[in-house]
Amino acid sequence: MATPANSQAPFSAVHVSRPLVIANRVMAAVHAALVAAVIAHRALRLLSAASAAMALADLTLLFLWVLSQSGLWRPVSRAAFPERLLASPRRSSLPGVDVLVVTADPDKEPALVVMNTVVSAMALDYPGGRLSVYLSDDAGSPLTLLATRKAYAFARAWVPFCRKHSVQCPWPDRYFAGDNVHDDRRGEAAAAEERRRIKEMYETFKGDIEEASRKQQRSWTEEERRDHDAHVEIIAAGDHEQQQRGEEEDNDEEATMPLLVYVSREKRRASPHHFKAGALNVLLRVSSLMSNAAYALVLDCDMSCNSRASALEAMCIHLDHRSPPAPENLAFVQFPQMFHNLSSNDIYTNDLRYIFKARTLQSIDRACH
Ligand SMILES: O=c1ccn([C@@H]2O[C@H](COP(=O)(O)OP(=O)(O)O[C@H]3O[C@H](CO)[C@@H](O)[C@H](O)[C@H]3O)[C@@H](O)[C@H]2O)c(=O)[nH]1
Ligand SMILES: [Mn+2]
Repeated sequence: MATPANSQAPFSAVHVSRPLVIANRVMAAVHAALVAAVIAHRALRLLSAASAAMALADLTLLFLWVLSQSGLWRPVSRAAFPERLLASPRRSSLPGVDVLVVTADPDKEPALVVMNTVVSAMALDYPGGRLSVYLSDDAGSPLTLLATRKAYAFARAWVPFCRKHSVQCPWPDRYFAGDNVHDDRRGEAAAAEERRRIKEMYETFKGDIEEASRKQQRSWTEEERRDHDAHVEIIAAGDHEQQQRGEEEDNDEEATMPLLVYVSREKRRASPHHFKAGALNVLLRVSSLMSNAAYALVLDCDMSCNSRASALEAMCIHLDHRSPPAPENLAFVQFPQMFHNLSSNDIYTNDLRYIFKARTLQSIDRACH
């Protein structure tokens, strides 16, 4: 039962650190004064070509420095409180979420990677009846369809396991690699036994997909990839309908599996298909006829969810009754991507050490799921 105190409490909070604001702005002022001195020095010597080149270089650095101040001028930290949302009356009217996953090429995008993304989205901490996952396969590959069916079978064990043990990282490959300290529950004997069993299922699932990939390489042609009919399949459709009925009867959200739909749009050599945008258009059309959720989460095929809390945390911000986000307070943010499969010898700092380790971008840390 929601207590009055709980239903009053905001679902999210924004904190501005005053000392950090002052320190950053003093630093910015000192830096700006020094840069102004350098620019003035260059301006006085602009007569020689060499100094003009140096002035241009300094102006470029100045521009980059000004851009870098955007995250430092008013550093904020955000917190979301899903437990408050779940304890409030809004729990019963959570909006639906449609996860749209796009894949295009089973050679460059291995089926196992794509299925990890699909399964991780299905295991998000969100009521199963209000979460749907749609996979667009632009290649129309039988391998991806087969892998999707197998992914659903694995998810039938994986999703309840994540719910029961409050797993934080729902991305199976990463979870079983054991590099997520929050999910290290090896101390609990019963959980460890179950974990071992699910890991075995994952290994079987992985083996099946790898074997199917090897066979597929012999039978699948480039022509079929570019020219094929449409195919839409609700994976385990009967299963889902049965669950929906059960849900209406006992409202047992915990036991409900998310909907999983495979979509391969029609492709013809002569017609432009508009790549990812075209695929998303078709997914929006198909999903609007099925779950028609108010929110859509778009994932490239290799963008697995690494936090089960992300969907509910996002809802905390969207549904906050104290500060409902007015359209002018919402923004589209292109957040730097975080990679998990880089070589430790990478010399190009593709793991973006400067952004994620040296200077933590506090103001948009919530975007980093
Ligand atoms: O005809 C196509 C081509 C691509 N895709 C999918 O679109 C996604 C992105 O394409 P990709 O070639 O992987 O682009 P990247 O350069 O790796 O990704 C970056 O650049 C993309 C194109 O701007 C953005 O969509 C991504 O969000 C961004 O991560 C992938 O899942 C593809 O499978 C399709 O579904 N159909
Ligand atoms: Mn990509």
